[in-house]
Amino acid sequence: MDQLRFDGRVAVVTGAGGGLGKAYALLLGSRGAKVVVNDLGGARDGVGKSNFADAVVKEIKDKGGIAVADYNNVVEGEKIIKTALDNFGRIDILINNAGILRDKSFTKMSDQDWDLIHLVHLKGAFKTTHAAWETFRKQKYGRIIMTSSNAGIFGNFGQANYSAAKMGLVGLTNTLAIEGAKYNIKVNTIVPTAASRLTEDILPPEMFEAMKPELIAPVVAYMVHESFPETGTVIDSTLGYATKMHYVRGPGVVLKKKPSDPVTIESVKELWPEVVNMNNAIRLDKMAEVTVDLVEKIQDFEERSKLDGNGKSYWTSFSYDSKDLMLYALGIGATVENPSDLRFLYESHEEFVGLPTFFILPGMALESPLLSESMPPGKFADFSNILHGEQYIEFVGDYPGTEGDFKIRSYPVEVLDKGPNAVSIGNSEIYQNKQLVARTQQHIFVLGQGGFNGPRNSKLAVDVQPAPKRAPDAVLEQRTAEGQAALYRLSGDLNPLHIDPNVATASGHPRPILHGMASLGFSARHVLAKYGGNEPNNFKAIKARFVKPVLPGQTLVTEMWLEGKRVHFQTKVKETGNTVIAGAYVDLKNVVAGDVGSSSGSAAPAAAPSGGAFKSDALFAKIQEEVAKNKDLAKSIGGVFQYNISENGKTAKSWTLDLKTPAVYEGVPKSGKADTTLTVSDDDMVAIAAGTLSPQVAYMKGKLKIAGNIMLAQKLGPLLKSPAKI
Ligand SMILES: CCCCCCC[C@@H](O)CC(=O)SCCNC(=O)CCNC(=O)[C@H](O)C(C)(C)COP(=O)(O)OP(=O)(O)OC[C@H]1O[C@@H](n2cnc3c(N)ncnc32)[C@H](O)[C@@H]1OP(=O)(O)O
Repeated sequence: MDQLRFDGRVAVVTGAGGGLGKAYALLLGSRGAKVVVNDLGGARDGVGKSNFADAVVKEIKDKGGIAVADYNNVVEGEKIIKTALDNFGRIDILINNAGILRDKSFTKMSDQDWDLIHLVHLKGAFKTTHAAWETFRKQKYGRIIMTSSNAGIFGNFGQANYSAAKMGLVGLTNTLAIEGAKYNIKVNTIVPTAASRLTEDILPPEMFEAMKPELIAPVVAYMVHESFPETGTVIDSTLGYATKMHYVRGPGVVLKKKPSDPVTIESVKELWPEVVNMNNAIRLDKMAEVTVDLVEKIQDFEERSKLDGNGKSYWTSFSYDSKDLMLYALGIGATVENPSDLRFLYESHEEFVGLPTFFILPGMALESPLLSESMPPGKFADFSNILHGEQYIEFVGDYPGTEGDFKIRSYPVEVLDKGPNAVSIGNSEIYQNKQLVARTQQHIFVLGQGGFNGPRNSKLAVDVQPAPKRAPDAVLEQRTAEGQAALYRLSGDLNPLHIDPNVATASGHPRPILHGMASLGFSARHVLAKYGGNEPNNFKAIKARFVKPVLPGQTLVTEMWLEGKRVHFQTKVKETGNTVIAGAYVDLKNVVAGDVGSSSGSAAPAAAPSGGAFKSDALFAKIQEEVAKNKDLAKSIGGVFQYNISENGKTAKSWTLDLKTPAVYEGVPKSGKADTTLTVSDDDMVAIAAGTLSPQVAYMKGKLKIAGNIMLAQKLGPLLKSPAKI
């Protein structure tokens, strides 16, 4: 990088007889600036006289620079600026650095202590800046530094006068930055901590040694260079380190429950935790932004209140991004071993998307007091006595994207009295940009909290639906991992029941149990892969009841029945034969049947596809179709492939795919010497064509025999990614 220079610029540095000011003056002088070295010449409390400024001027001149000493008090700032104009004919840079201390505990602080500090720091900076301002405006150029202090920003015992003055300088910077903007006057604040005459008695010796003003000088010099882009910025620097500081504003809260309510001391007290909640705090740069933010919040509040009616709602926020979607997908058994899961696990996948059951999470209102407050008098619900009983979600608007912010309204529906136990039903509405995205309903089974003479059933509950009384149309199974609950909980449900052996045994389980939502996620994936074309946008709604706990490591078997666009399902644990999810269904927008579905990783092999044997000819037609859809990729693969499809151990069909020959896109090439020959069973070829079995995995498992170029064979996988409709 070219050296940053100040040739032709005139700089005034106040308090430049020593410490920081001296370091600034020397550095600017060595880079071509003509420097006015101002110093009243005094000890830390400003008392006494010296000729420090002369010594600094001499040092600059000795190194070939240009400088002049000035002994005026900053309170007469115009005289200092005059020194610059008289000697050099202009002024470009003003560094307000001069300062003194009058430390006293507040009890002992006199008017004089207060006034003197304000006079030197605040009035002094005002006077010098005011005197230079007109010149800066006229020449449309100016660089100003105010010097603040951590004592002001954080407070410091014994420095009430100094802290107040130093924060005053931040306010001065903020306003001058606005007023100077159109004249190219940039006003910024440095918060330095340096070894100087001001700090030498205060700091431990070793810190004092290391805190060289020379380490801060380059930061300030850059901040007054013509290339410095910012204005109104506060920079904290010490020990060769620098960082920006700014204020942030929490989300805040309207201090009442309904628009018609008064704001009372009590409502303020009740809502105080939200007043001081700094989660999701943001930085607002301008006063206008604060006003807009405020108006939006109040309008939001009024709109929400209309939605709330007379009900008791809790509003929560939920933000997610691609990482949350991928973590969730892993939590419900998606795996890289299954190529069709890749779109749920890889943010750069061209069809990357979130799984539908992920969007139940915002509606679970885990942070709200919804559940506990819904309980009848004398009854309670917390992590010690609840089980997830039932879950429902229905998508209303556009399918949510791969990142977003939701606002969620959750409200209690009813608490059912089931004899010894209670069931608390809660609804949530999930909004994005004020549009309703989804509705959820959850039933929480509360152990031992029934018997309050409440209703046994609710008309407002979304009911489970019995499965048809016939053998399932399709079955998919997948083993959950031993660490499934430990992984799933990272998506937000930290209930210790799923991780802590002591909590689990205290609740009567042999070990931590799987989240109901995790089991549901597995089965929802199976349904989606089997009948929904693995396309979340096809998903309209899901309802399920958790009827028995699942232990991590057990194998989930999803039995499915297709009835129109509804897929009834129930889930069993293979090892015990127990039904764990019952009365469940998924409503699809479109049924994409014939897919072999999802099963991989630690999962058992995919169940045989329903609908009888596949016709090799139809399969081949499908492959041709996929190749045709992906001409560019096919061309980039190149190679001649021969397929041998075997049925009952015998080659039933074989053909050649010549990806070098464009003719392949139009029809089957009649000849061609294969450089790669694939031998695969009919079923596995279907799985490859459907994208649920990668050629690589098939090869490793010995299901796909390859003679010739394995790389070419592997590359064929993406061509066949869409589900086979055979
Ligand atoms: C805001 C914070 C939210 C946080 C939520 C999520 C927190 C999570 O961390 C918690 C979890 O994920 S827990 C894991 C998943 N859930 C489970 O494992 C529960 C499995 N189910 C069971 O064990 C039993 O069904 C059991 C024990 C629930 C009921 O069994 P029984 O007592 O034998 O019930 P039964 O005699 O068959 O029926 C009695 C009445 O209750 C109704 N009912 C049964 N199961 C229900 C269920 N799962 N949900 C809702 N209602 C249910 C029955 O219909 C019956 O009522 P009625 O007599 O009126 O027909």
